[in-house]
Amino acid sequence: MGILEKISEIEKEIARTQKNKATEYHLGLLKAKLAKYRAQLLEPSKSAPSKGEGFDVMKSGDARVALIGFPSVGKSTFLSLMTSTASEAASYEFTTLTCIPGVIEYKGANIQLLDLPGIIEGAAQGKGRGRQVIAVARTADVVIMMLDATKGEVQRSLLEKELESVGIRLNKHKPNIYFKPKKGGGLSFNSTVTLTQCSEKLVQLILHEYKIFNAEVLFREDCSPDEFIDVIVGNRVYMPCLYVYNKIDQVSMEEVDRLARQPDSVVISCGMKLNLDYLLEVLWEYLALTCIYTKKRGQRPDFTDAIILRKGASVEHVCHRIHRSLASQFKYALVWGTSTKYSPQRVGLTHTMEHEDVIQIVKK
Ligand SMILES: Nc1nc2c(ncn2[C@@H]2O[C@H](COP(=O)(O)OP(=O)(O)OP(=O)(O)O)[C@@H](O)[C@H]2O)c(=O)[nH]1
Ligand SMILES: [K+]
Ligand SMILES: [Mg+2]
Repeated sequence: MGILEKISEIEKEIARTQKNKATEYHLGLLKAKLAKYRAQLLEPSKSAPSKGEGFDVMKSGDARVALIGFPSVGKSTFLSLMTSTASEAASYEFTTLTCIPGVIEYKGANIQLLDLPGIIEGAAQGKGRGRQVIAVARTADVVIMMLDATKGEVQRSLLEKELESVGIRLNKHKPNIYFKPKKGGGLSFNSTVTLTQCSEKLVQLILHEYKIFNAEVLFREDCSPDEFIDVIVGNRVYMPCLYVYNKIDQVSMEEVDRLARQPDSVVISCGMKLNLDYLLEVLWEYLALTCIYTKKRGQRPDFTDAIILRKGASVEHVCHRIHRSLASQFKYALVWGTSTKYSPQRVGLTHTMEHEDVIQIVKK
């Protein structure tokens, strides 16, 4: 039996197994098996060496956003509208066959927007350019899942499944589980909260499936077996995703209203240029970039030219942005803003900056 068949067998068995106390171990085991086979599927095949995995587009700018969606939902139309790059759009499917980068300039930041070929069900297993598209999606800071408002909810759940199956986790945080394989000593299992979905026995079963017999496991959150498997497997990508329903010019007001109320969703029409400004505002929040203003001694901060960094950036990151050698000449910095208790406060290189902080760097 090939891996695809094994996967489909297990999926069928999971689907027909009723979920209850008596079956929870069996289900947990099936899920562990499923994750294992999927991982094998993703390993580059020996017959076709890495050639053609992902599109070679240089990362540039302050953040990267990937446009994922079925064919003809309007991804290229969107790129052409939002950036100065033109990407061919047409009414037939698979118009776009490669990755086309554009740049959105917003609030002083350069956001790289990637137009990609449409993907379909089975993309993760290599249908169409699915694997390449997904490889690019993994490198993004935010995924925009573009959907056709006239097609209802089906596209969304199909694509979510495709991305899930290759280890991309949308709008989820990393499970708060401490996991450390050991050389010996068996399983040491603990939790700081009441667990309603996992037990020591289930955790042990799942670990055995991965041939792990000695480990330290600490649940700090009431996680599911799937989340625990994610922690064992390890190479998961946790990514914010914005669902963008395009072509709302084609559906009723009631439907527009319903779609707009879905979580993490924005409705737009590229054709009629509706709601695009609002989409940018929401995208900006999902990117969660940090803008830092610099100030020279005795002068006012320069609010016209922000340094744009990822969330969690430190003073050292700020230094590197200003000049290569600045960190080595650094004595201390004064920071005004929400990251400090006092304004200004003297801080070192490891201090974490927050959005809209002002910084003055003092050299040795
Ligand atoms: N009615 C309507 N049509 C739109 C809208 N946006 C795009 N279209 C049309 O939808 C069709 C497909 O647009 P594309 O931009 O080529 O779609 P795509 O997602 O890039 O398609 P592929 O590259 O084939 O995957 C084109 O005929 C567009 O003119 C919209 O807001 N409303
Ligand atoms: K198209
Ligand atoms: Mg296109």
